[in-house]
Amino acid sequence: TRTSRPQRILKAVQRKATVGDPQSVITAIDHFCRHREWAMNVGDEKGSILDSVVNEVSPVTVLELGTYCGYSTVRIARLLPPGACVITLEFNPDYAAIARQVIKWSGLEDKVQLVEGASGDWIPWMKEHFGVQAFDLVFLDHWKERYLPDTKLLEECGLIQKGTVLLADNVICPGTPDYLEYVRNSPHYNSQYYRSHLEYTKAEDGLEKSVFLGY
Ligand SMILES: O=C(NC/C=C/[C@H]1O[C@@H](n2cnc(C(F)(F)F)c2)[C@H](O)[C@@H]1O)c1cc([N+](=O)[O-])cc(O)c1O
Ligand SMILES: [Mg+2]
Repeated sequence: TRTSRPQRILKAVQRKATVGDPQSVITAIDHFCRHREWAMNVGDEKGSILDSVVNEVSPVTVLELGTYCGYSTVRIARLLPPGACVITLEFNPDYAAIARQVIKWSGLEDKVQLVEGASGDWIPWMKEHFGVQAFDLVFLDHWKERYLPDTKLLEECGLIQKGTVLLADNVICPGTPDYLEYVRNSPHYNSQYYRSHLEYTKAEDGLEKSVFLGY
């Protein structure tokens, strides 16, 4: 049977990127998705905004919801100092297997903990299992209807504390209306919208950055 899109993305990385060079992995995926086959990576334009937020927060522990092929995992991990790490959650085992190889090709496996499973199953165990006190940065890029329930679950589990930054992809396209309404109207968050474009297209999309202010 035909290869999957993630498998074709991995092939593009193995053909065009240099082992141990995260930027070449990012460039290879962006080139493939812009010129060969669109895929739901955060992309280069929104990716630059992601980079600037990571650099501003200088996080020690990052949670990424939605690994897919590992493109944003590599973007985040390449900016982390020694001792910092990103825990990335992926539900689909086939996507996870591809992402592991992309992350390995970039040479960043020591900064990444890829966890397979559902957010509802894993978030309650994060403290105990990974020794996480609270996340400094959470990048939401998984199923759009899960952004709000998972944010509330992270709050309930004490994984979001004063100063934690939530950065959400696709708040316009495909859109996350209930999440947006929540973080923009809650007195516990200070939110701002970074206007951009849907990856590899001219359609509008953007990232919403929300800083938790404490209770
Ligand atoms: O649907 C989109 N993204 C959904 C992304 C979903 C990805 O998140 C994983 N996941 C599910 N639960 C978890 C966790 F973490 F909870 F366990 C992780 C899924 O298996 C999938 O790999 C999307 C769509 C468009 N678009 O233009 O249609 C553009 C985009 O940038 C997008 O992100
Ligand atoms: Mg996305």
